[in-house]
Amino acid sequence: MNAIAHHPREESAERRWSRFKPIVDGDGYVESLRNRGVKVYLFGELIDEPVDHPIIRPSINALKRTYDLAVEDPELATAHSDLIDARVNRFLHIVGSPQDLVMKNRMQRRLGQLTGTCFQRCAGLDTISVLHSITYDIDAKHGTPYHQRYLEFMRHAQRNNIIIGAGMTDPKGDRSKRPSEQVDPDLFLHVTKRTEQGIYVTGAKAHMTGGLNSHWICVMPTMNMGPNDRDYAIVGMVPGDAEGLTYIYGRQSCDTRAMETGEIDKGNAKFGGQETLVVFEDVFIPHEHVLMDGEHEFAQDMVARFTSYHRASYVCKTGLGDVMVGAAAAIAEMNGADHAGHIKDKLVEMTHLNETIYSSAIASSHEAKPLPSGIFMNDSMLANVCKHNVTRFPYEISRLAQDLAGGLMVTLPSEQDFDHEVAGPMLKKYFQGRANVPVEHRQRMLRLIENMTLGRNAVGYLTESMHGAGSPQAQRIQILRGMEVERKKAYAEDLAGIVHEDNVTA
Ligand SMILES: Cc1cc2nc3c(=O)[nH]c(=O)nc-3n(C[C@H](O)[C@H](O)[C@H](O)COP(=O)(O)OP(=O)(O)OC[C@H]3O[C@@H](n4cnc5c(N)ncnc54)[C@H](O)[C@@H]3O)c2cc1C
Repeated sequence: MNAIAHHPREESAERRWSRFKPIVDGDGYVESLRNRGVKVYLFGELIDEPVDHPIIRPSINALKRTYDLAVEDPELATAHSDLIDARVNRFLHIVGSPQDLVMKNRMQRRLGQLTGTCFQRCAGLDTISVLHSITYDIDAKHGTPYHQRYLEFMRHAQRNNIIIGAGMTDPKGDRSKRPSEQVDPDLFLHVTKRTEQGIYVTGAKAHMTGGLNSHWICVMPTMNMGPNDRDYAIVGMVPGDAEGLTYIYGRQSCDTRAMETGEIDKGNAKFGGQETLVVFEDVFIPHEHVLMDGEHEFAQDMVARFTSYHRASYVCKTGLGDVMVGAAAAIAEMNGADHAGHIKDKLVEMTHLNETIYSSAIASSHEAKPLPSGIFMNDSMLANVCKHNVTRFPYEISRLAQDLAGGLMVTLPSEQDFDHEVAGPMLKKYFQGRANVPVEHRQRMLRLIENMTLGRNAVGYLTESMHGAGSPQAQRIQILRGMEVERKKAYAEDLAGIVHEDNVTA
């Protein structure tokens, strides 16, 4: 049984921070997750220590890589923070320039190449950027103290080098109804009680990437809110081990392969993603960690700014795309088909699609503009184009990788059969490709492609690309809003020599 460490529910902000000590590297990060006593269910059981669970550990390894990269390549993965006058992990850096955004994109691509999965830290990074400007704007209108609270939170966050998860998506119940119209009010996270010390919230956050692997969760509205939704217009910071939180771990395709002996059939034995349903039962948030409480008119702007940052963050998928291109080229070589013109052409097509995603993201960052709070936001139209490309191109890249892999990708027998005294020699004889390539290399490459297109990491490469940061229609709505069709009609009419009667002067 899990030894649940009970923190008092009404814990103060100061006491919450006192549980942390600065994390220096990846090993320190893994240690920081131990003995937290979080309540997590997986396969109908309460898990004793998530850090050591074979299904959970690869997702922790992916986040560990973000810490190790900061040590290995500080230019890429750290930045100077004026807030604490020190270098901080780039995932905790508040973007101060277009160049910061460009560097963020480069780091995201690099981490995609290194892990081949979702490394779970981008939504939190984009949340802290949004909160800088939103808290500033709310204070300017209402005279609230949110911005100073935010800056104080960020000082602690940067000094302790922690991970913040983004809890934006509510379960949402009936999609045709607003939060306050749902039959069950808990289908959107909301305030249940307000006291002198803080607020209590109940509800859930769905699909939370790296939820369990985060030290803090930021809860925030998932959509625009009306005057009746005031109790749902909430932003607050909650420690991942707060009293009243329950995590229920999301299954991933082929996840139980992580429980098998052997390594090859896992495809990517080291790294994986993670999504959890996080249930909040009267979870307390002290005022110091409340950054919006009822200012419903800012919810829409907050979501729009978050998606602007976050839709360009899907540039990370180009790192995974690089792995896919590499895997497809490698398997074609192992199969002895790499000389064929159509194979080269398919690799060119995959690369073209991948770089198209990259170009929209990086252009969005270069085109960033300052906000009143003093930080920069990337171009929203180009970010939406980037994410919309991401909802499609990884599927086509995967299709082409599967084309080059051949059918063996889905009919390959198990690693145990390869090790068997009778079946093993048969498999090694009949699955030999190019003569100088060990059969095991072919096996491993096929399993990697399977992993990324059908297995655990297809969550990160495909379905997250579809729905993460909003389903495709959400981008089309933003593109519609920003496409300025009247201005474009005027260009066309001008060249066509069309003069409208009401514009003709006598
Ligand atoms: C792998 C993964 C990781 C994620 N990580 C995070 C995370 O870290 N943090 C977080 O907050 N969220 C996260 N998300 C959630 C993500 O933002 C949502 O999945 C996305 O917003 C879509 O919401 P939904 O899944 O509830 O789908 P739905 O809202 O049910 O959408 C399904 C379909 O219905 C359509 N639809 C929905 N509502 C309407 C409507 N009112 N009218 C017309 N059509 C409608 C949509 O366009 C879509 O086609 C993640 C999602 C995935 C898949």
